[in-house]
Amino acid sequence: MEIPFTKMHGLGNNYIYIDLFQYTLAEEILPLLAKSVSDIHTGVGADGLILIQPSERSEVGMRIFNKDGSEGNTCGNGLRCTAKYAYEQGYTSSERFNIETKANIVEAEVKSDGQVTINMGKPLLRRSEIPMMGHDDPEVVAEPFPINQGEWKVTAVSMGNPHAVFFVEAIEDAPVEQMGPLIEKDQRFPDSVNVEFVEVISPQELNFRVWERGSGITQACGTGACAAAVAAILNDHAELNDDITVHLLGGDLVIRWDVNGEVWMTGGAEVIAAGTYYFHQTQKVE
Ligand SMILES: N[C@H](CCC[C@H](N)C(=O)O)C(=O)O
Repeated sequence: MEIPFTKMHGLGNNYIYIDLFQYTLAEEILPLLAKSVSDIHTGVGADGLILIQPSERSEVGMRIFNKDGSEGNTCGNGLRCTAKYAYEQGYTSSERFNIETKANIVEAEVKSDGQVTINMGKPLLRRSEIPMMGHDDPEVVAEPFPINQGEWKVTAVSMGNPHAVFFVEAIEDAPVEQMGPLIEKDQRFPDSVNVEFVEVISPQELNFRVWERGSGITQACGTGACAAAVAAILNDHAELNDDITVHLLGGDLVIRWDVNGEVWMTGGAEVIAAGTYYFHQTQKVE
């Protein structure tokens, strides 16, 4: 199969985008296609696959598949790239429009300076909405999380996808590679989980690292940065309705959890390349 694609990134979190306004893909090949095209050795190389597609409920739809072929519900960096691409392709009537994901419908604004703002909607904070096992408080804020003999405290936030946020003294000491995969697959998270480590610099500034569900360490995670800002406010490290700059490996995002309870994310979105992917369904994938 010869599949036209565009490779884009948001703060280094890069995906292979396929435009289903122009092309058709069979549903059953998507997980294997995601693994295949993401492979750095035998594919194009990316953190996963994103489909930009028509939607009945908004002007544009987006689906995201992680590097391991698992389908995510939403993707913050992916939403900014999808918004910019759809606007530039003329799929939308103005620079402000809605994007439907598996999780929800969000509002996008492509700004004249090239930045993109997404209203990510309200975070889900009830244990059952994360989802996370346990019978304690209905929400998970600084809850003891024993793992690997360490005494950790977790704050769990869903942005339509699950996040486990841990605060650390110094981001350079965050055990991302050691703890990330353990927590990702911990049985307390029945749908698995994205894992974030956050150092509070000030109420307006966070340092951030992530182990993503289905993709491992990435340069950035937009929904994760939103979850980190929400967790910082829930733990009294930051304020509602304040711009919080989150420093990720790939750059900065500005997050605001406003007085209406909605989370706004602003950041970049860049095209890296465009081309044709020669997909062989029997391709060896690591
Ligand atoms: N790994 C995530 C999807 C990608 C999210 C991330 N890349 C972002 O920018 O939000 C999940 O399975 O929920």
